[in-house]
Amino acid sequence: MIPVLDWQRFLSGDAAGFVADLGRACRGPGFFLLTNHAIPTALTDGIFGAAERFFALPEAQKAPLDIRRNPHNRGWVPGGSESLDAASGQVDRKEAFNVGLDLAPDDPRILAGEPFRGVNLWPALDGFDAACLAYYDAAWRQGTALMGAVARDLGLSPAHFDGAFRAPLATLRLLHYPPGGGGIGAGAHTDYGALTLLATDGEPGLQVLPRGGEWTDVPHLEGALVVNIGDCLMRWTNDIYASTPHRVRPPRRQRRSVAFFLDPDPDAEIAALPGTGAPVYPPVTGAAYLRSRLEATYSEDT
Ligand SMILES: O=C(O)CCC(=O)C(=O)O
Ligand SMILES: [Fe+2]
Repeated sequence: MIPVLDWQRFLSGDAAGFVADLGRACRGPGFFLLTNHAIPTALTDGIFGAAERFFALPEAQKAPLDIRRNPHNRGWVPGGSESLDAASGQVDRKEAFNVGLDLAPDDPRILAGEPFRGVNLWPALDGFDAACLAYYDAAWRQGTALMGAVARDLGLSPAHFDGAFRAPLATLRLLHYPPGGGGIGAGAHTDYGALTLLATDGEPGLQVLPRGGEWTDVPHLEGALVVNIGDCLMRWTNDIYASTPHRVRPPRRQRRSVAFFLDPDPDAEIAALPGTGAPVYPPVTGAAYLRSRLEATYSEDT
């Protein structure tokens, strides 16, 4: 029920076949597994190694990085501090760490006070920042390449989205789910961005709720990415693509995952794409859209 798509098929000769399968996946379950993708195994190993070291740090070393004191959506998300499904009354048991587009402290966009533009926060761990940024760049490249395939599926020029992901509000999020216990690892939610690229360690827990269906486990395929459509791309496609609710059950053993949320540039215009019919939503910028979604997520406890 979750289709498997082979990225090499897109690159080597059968792009049209890949795009047709991609279009079906994006309109149907809104989730697919991507095999033979372009994120090198060494970078994936590196990011999981970095996550291992970060989550093992004593709380006193993580506390100064608390995301609740950061206006740019970066830093440490302590376990029990977020509730992706606030209506359920349950807080998420996951712990996380967010990295954004890496900018120098004197970057004009930071100096101008542009929304979400800020420096990344780093723990005192050798090589941690390099592992995060190398993975970030590779995931960004894979994500924008997928947007080229999305453009083809929608009958647009393959370069249609190129101008919308030049300096994106994309977030890399390391995730740690402690074993056992009750409650929820991550409450039911949809993602906010265009695409999410997720690497997991094989420990089960992630489930999706397809339209008119039941909660279903997402299978693990070694080396494959779990890719899903976010709300921003659903809106951009005038609801042709599906942004599907998902959640993470508390795992039996410790579970780690690495999510890359590809949100567009702050000034990208999210307006019904050509050929998608009468607009369901008014146009909005990438920054305004992300702000509205993050405010809704965090308003419950602030
Ligand atoms: O950890 C996972 O498997 C999924 C996490 C997720 O859905 C999210 O952080 O948005
Ligand atoms: Fe998610």
